[in-house]
Amino acid sequence: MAVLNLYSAEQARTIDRIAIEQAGVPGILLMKRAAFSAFQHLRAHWPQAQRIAVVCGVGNNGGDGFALAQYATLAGLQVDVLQVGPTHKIRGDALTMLHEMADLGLSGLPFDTNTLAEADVIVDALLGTGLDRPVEGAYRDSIEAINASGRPVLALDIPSGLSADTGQVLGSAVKAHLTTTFIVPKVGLYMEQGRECAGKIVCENLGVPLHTLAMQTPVARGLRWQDCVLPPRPAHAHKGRCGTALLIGGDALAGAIALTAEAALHAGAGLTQVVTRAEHRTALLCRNPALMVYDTLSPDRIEAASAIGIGPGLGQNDWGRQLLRQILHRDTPRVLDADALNLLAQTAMRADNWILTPHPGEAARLLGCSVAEVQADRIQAVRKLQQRYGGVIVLKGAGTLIDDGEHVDLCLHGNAGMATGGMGDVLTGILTALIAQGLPLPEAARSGVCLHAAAADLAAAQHGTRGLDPTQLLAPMQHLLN
Ligand SMILES: NC(=O)C1=CN([C@@H]2O[C@H](COP(=O)(O)OP(=O)(O)OC[C@H]3O[C@@H](n4cnc5c(N)ncnc54)[C@H](O)[C@@H]3O)[C@@H](O)[C@H]2O)[C@H](O)CC1
Ligand SMILES: [K+]
Repeated sequence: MAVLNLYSAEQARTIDRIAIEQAGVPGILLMKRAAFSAFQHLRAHWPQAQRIAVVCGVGNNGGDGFALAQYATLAGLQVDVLQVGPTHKIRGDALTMLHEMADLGLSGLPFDTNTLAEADVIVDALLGTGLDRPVEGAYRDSIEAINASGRPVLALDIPSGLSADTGQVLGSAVKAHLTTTFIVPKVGLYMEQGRECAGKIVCENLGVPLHTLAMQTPVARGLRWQDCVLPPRPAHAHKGRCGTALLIGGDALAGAIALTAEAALHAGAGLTQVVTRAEHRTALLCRNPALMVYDTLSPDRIEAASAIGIGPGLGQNDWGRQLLRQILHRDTPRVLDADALNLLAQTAMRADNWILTPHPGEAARLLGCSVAEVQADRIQAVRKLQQRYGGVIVLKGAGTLIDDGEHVDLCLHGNAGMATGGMGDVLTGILTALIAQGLPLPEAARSGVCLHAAAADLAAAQHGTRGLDPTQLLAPMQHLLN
């Protein structure tokens, strides 16, 4: 499975340092290579650009900007360097670049919005992996002016104001059209607000030896649908060979479990059985006659299931509680979602043969913390969930995370249209169906999450993200599966 290794800011700094100290690559050379590669991408992306504004901070990200200003000047562009932060704070390689820039007759001018308005492209060299607190004052004003300018933006390494580790915006962050990140891709670019702030992402290795990278274990692996595994489906398969997906839920309302069941059916389960309240049976059968719908859960029915998905519309009353208790004491692989997770949060249970699929609110209840704490560091949160509950954890959100106890994987597909009710119900059905067809839980989680999000991207391309209906994922999902 070809994956995109993603690293933390600290790991990027360590790799920088090792490359400089042990691999003998001078820091100034890394900075020049960073600037040169970024300038090449600027020319490729905006070939008509004649005038650029380079907004520089006082750290090495600013140093990248000073170096890029030189390449642009030598290439004949008109370059305005706008300096944010006191010049006396500029040190080391960045100071060397500032002096070299002066040799070309270029100097940093005080930040002003008029210069931004006249630029064909703005280069964001304010802050990179050194961001260590929310931006405020001149930094915040500059970021907001860059965003308000409406001009195309190229971000160096990280859009300024974005956390390289969590994808959270610290105060305010640049919204770039293109981000050239250096040496290694940072995980924050691919999750939460990072996906919106970074725009298109290109990574430039700067010639850092691969064995230097190998010394760091990536904090997450970026997953694409095309890298995921599918359950085997022999040509002579019959329904019995494709597993029985048993879905349980629908106390007060049947909509959620109906979506789950239809998704399981379209994701290739051989048989799709539903246990729900008696009053919902007719509605479910009318929705799709291929569904086998029951109002009781017998031990035989559990025994016959290849995989169980429980939670959508389950409710937290005696009916739902009893059904959950019945399946938790069996060893059929299962997916717990929605109210099943809320009920689980009230127990001290832990297991290996389950996939839990919390959204941030359910994760907060499972961890006994606030949603803000979950979202502040989602990788930390998914790890804690996996250590506490075992099995495989799917922490849903922008850049859904999957932790199987070995790796944390990050789904690279998905869009804002998925933040609507019912999308989670569809995912539960997909996961249950993939397990029923024989995928081990970790593979089912990775493939199911990527299939779900890639289908949502196809649906959004066709219908737009606003008002995306979960049932609009079913056809593109089948397309991806065949
Ligand atoms: N040789 C190398 O290390 C290379 C680094 N690259 C570039 O360098 C940056 C990382 O540089 P660093 O100096 O560590 O950090 P920053 O430039 O991001 O700025 C840190 C600077 O800013 C101050 N600061 C932090 N947060 C804030 C804030 N919210 N408001 C104001 N000021 C803030 C902090 O105190 C420091 O003084 C990396 O991203 C690359 O762009 C090269 O690309 C490769 C070689
Ligand atoms: K930046």
